[in-house]
Amino acid sequence: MITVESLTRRYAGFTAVDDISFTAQPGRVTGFLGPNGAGKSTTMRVMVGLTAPTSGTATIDGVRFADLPNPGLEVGVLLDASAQHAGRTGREVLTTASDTMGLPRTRVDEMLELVSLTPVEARRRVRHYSLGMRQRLGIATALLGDPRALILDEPANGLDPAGIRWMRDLLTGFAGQGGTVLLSSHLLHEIEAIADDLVVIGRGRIVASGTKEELLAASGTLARATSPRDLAHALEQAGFPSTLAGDGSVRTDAEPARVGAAALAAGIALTELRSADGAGLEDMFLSLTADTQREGAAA
Ligand SMILES: Nc1ncnc2c1ncn2[C@@H]1O[C@H](COP(=O)(O)OP(=O)(O)OP(=O)(O)O)[C@@H](O)[C@H]1O
Repeated sequence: MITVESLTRRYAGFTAVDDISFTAQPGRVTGFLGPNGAGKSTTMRVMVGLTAPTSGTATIDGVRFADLPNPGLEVGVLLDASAQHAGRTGREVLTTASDTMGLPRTRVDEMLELVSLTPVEARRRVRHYSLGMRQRLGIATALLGDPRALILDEPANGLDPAGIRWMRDLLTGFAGQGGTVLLSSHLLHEIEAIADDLVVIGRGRIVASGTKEELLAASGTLARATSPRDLAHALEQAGFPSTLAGDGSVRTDAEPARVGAAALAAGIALTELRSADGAGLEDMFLSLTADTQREGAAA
């Protein structure tokens, strides 16, 4: 588990991160969202010991990163893929990291294969890598020590659609095996597809956190029927992913007319059908961070 407690970071009178607390739980993917300059990277840099906190703590399974004897075995980190040693080949980057962690060299080949960097590409210097190739190499480095937690800043940046799908499956699989994943992304649809939990930050403060379902509960279409379970099943069958809310309503992103048609086709009488406020993560993000957005987006 990654735990951030009362974390503050100031720069010469400017508060970049202002007394924030949250956790990223094992077995779950936690999405870390916020507008430009909100404090995401600063928080992640504190987590991995690259920036000292002004006050508060960030720990991985109760231990500060700086106090981990062999951190790569505990937590995989990808903060800035373009910061990798440009003069080294991809293979050299991984071999050096592997030697530092005391791992067998066979691990390097396993990781190259995992991230689909070919032997020819692995012999190329990193300065000649595309952004997507750097991200793949960064992921390979993060996973090298078979860690229990991953801290990834914009990992999908520069990946092509197949690469994004691959990354999504990889991280979901990692969490499925009990790992802890904290990732930031500006790609809200990507976060919506992958995250179990969300932490939203604006101007250095947490503006919302919770499960994705909780935070999105006010979005999309709301429908009710005598048996919410049957309704949810019928919607799933019709190809509309839906969630059963705690109040017995069924929420889905599909438009009300399509929900009505699907219910009719399944012989289910609706007792309520209406648009819920908002429309998914993008609306939620913009409304939560409206007064922290540079563009002053209205809620
Ligand atoms: N070393 C530093 N000195 C002064 N200010 C800094 C420093 N590092 C970050 N900041 C400021 O702290 C704030 C938060 O920056 P941070 O990089 O954490 O934001 P972010 O949420 O990651 O943004 P983005 O989405 O644009 O990457 C910004 O206003 C930034 O200018």
